[in-house]
Amino acid sequence: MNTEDVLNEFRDAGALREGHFVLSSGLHSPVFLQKNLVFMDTRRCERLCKALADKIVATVGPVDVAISPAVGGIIPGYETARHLNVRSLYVEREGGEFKLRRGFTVEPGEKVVMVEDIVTTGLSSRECIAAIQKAGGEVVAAACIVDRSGGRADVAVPLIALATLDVPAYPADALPPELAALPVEDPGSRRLSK
Ligand SMILES: O=P(O)(O)OC[C@H]1O[C@H](OP(=O)(O)OP(=O)(O)O)[C@H](O)[C@@H]1O
Ligand SMILES: O=C(O)c1cc(=O)[nH]c(=O)[nH]1
Ligand SMILES: [Mg+2]
Repeated sequence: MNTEDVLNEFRDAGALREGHFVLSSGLHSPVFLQKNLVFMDTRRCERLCKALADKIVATVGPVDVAISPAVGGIIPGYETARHLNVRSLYVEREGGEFKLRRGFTVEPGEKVVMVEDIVTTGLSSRECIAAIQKAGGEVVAAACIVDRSGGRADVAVPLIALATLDVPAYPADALPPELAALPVEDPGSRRLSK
């Protein structure tokens, strides 16, 4: 499955949104990939995650466990783990910091693939990887359905992306006027209060 095939899945799901969005990183963008509309279709999710699992194995060989950052990473993480035939765990924010909770554990030296939905700056991926390493896992690769950084996001381990896009994103104080004129949406979970 190549980038165009992945984009078509997002288009068919109505998940390729245009407007004015504030992203998890605080950057603003005229495009938002509403991945939940993709993952809600179990067959679509299966097609994408099977392709990602195949690409992970082809790139780094077998792994022991897949771990994702909540909330967006949970469904693709689970489905990718199913095709890898490994455990599916997730980290979630406790006091703002990603942690393994709910009885999830990683054995020392276990090979972990960190599975994300979307990578923009790689910040959430780096935070998730740090939490896994703190718990004792060896992160052999990161994987995502879409890397929208044009391949520039650095997560300090190999990043295996099913699709790579180069989507503009701007700091809040450097918005193009046509973007600044639109009302802003904040669709992610990072700034949700408990
Ligand atoms: O590469 P980054 O700049 O970190 O951006 C990508 C992250 O943003 C979204 O998560 P978000 O924090 O919006 O919450 P969600 O997982 O609940 O959608 C997405 O799920 C990625 O985790
Ligand atoms: O950077 C983000 O927060 C982000 C971008 C995007 O296109 N989709 C998403 O779910 N999050
Ligand atoms: Mg997320």
